[in-house]
Amino acid sequence: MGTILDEIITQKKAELDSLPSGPLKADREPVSLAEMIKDSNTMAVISEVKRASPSKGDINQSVNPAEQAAKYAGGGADAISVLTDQKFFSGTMEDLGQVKRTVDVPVLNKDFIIDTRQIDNACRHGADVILLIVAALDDAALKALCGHAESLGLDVLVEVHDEAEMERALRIEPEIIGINNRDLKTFTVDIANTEKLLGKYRDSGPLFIAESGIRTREDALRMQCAGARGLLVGETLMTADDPAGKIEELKVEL
Ligand SMILES: O=P(O)(O)OC[C@@H](O)[C@@H](O)c1c[nH]c2ccccc12
Repeated sequence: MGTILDEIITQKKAELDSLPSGPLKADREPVSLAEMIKDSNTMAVISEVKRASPSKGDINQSVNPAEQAAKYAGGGADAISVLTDQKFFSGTMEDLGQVKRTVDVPVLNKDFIIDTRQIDNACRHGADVILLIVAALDDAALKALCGHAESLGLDVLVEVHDEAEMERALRIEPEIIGINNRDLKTFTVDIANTEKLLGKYRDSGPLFIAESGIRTREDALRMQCAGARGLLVGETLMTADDPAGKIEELKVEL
């Protein structure tokens, strides 16, 4: 039986040939997420625009990405993540472009990247940071895609879920590693996953971001105690009555 990740990757492969090509905006200067995290004396809250997901179905289909991003920035979001996968998450690359035109903080293109053409397209739409999911890539592809993004001046968030993936990620010496608390195979979410992995790896070099399942200040404090320097928060902010207030609640001091 194929997993949802296999299904998404198959779809991504089918879309590759129809990706637009054209010049990369050579004059633009991407904003660095790593620098932002290093300079901050609070947990960095990377706030996500996500309309729907395979695990939750519809989350907030009617959202206006630019308005939502402006609310996030107003609450002190350190970066905005925009889910651009269309088929499974109801996002678009235009969402990313709109958000980039609205905020000054780094913008992360959250998608399932398996090819350099997707990175070029992210760059064209104004991404400052891309996501590379270790579970979706072999070692050679992970290294090559990371190098390609860096050659364009983009930061890379390398996502892992377990120890084997952490070992593979550390071999390419990334600046930022995201630990996903959601198992992409079973959709189980448990923030103890970050605590478990950072129990072993917190001093291994990279800046660590705890991803998924963060709801309360207590969760944020747990992640901070574990050694995370930031949080990636989607659903909690997409369904909050006051997203800016929620971000303030989650931005605990380091
Ligand atoms: O909505 P949550 O539980 O706060 O999760 C946000 C983010 O971590 C999640 O959207 C995510 C983490 N890694 C991903 C990879 C692909 C798509 C989505 C994701």
